[in-house]
Amino acid sequence: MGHKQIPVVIVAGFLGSGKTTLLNHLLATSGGTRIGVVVNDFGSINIDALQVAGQVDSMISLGNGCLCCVVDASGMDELLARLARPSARIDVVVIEASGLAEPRDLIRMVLASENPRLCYGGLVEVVDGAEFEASRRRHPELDKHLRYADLVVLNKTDRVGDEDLRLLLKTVTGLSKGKPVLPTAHGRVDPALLFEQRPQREEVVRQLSFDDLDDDHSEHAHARYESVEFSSDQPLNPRRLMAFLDSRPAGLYRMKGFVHFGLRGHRQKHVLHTVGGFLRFERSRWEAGEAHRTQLVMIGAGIDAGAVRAGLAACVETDPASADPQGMLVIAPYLR
Ligand SMILES: Nc1nc2c(ncn2[C@@H]2O[C@H](COP(=O)(O)OP(=O)(O)OP(=O)(O)O)[C@@H](O)[C@H]2O)c(=O)[nH]1
Repeated sequence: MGHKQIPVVIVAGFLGSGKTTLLNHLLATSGGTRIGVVVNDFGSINIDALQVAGQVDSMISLGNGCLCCVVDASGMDELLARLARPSARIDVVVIEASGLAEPRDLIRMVLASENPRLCYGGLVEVVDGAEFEASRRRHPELDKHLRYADLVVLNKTDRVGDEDLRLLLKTVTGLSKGKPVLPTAHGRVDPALLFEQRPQREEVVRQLSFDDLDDDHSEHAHARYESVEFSSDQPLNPRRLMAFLDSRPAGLYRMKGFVHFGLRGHRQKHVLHTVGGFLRFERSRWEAGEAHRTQLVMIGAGIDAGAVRAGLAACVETDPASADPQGMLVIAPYLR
């Protein structure tokens, strides 16, 4: 029997650009292809892993820091070896990096793998079409990330006007030095593009050698970011939560997680996402046996963690029995 290597595809992109959405799309549309995933989240509650679980053939979840710093090359090799063990019959491994990871370091770790069953499958860089220009002003290093990409997914095109999209495509194509740029919405990318279009190993090594491959983690975006977690078994009051969200500090770029309102008619799990100024709730279902509780991760630069936690603690419903279901009306405009 021939020896078939398992490609390891890295999906990177700044906070909230749509990596988990893309991964879920791949998992839902990959047909018979068995996908093993490594899901890395910056916060200590791995919301991404919770959103991917249940759909995937094999998953390793790593929270509390960026993969580029929490594991070294041998740690990465161990993770990949666990996913690539023959009994798992995995066809492809997808690493979803945290939104603050340095893709170059991840590429280097995968290339350093000595596992003969694996090969590097390329870097897919997800770009948030709506936030990219603002994000790259704050993080000029995002421009460089595009250079390492083998495929750029220009996501959230539904939030960008035609003229802006045209300009954005020009900028992104220029920065990625001619790599394919795929405009899309909700990460709807044909899986065949990711699993078949993989570069030669030598080609990537050559690209990387142009750059100074130092190990200085202080230059990574996450060196300036911190995450704050909040959880509560008590329901949250929707009006107070909306007031908190309306006045969230500017440095708090990303919030994600699940909210438990527990009000009559609104007992579902509410998935919350904020990305920059974007705010969205989605109704979902609690799994059988899953505790109905709020779990949120906030990621930002220069935020006052104590004040953020206190602000959320003040949203906890003090009298759930007499809480007013009409309070959910303030959530409705943001509900998908
Ligand atoms: N309008 C719109 N929203 C999108 C699109 N893609 C993703 N989203 C939403 O953007 C938010 C963030 O998406 P995620 O897929 O969680 O982003 P992520 O890159 O995994 O986030 P981090 O892991 O925190 O960096 C969610 O509310 C998604 O539903 C899109 O193409 N259009």
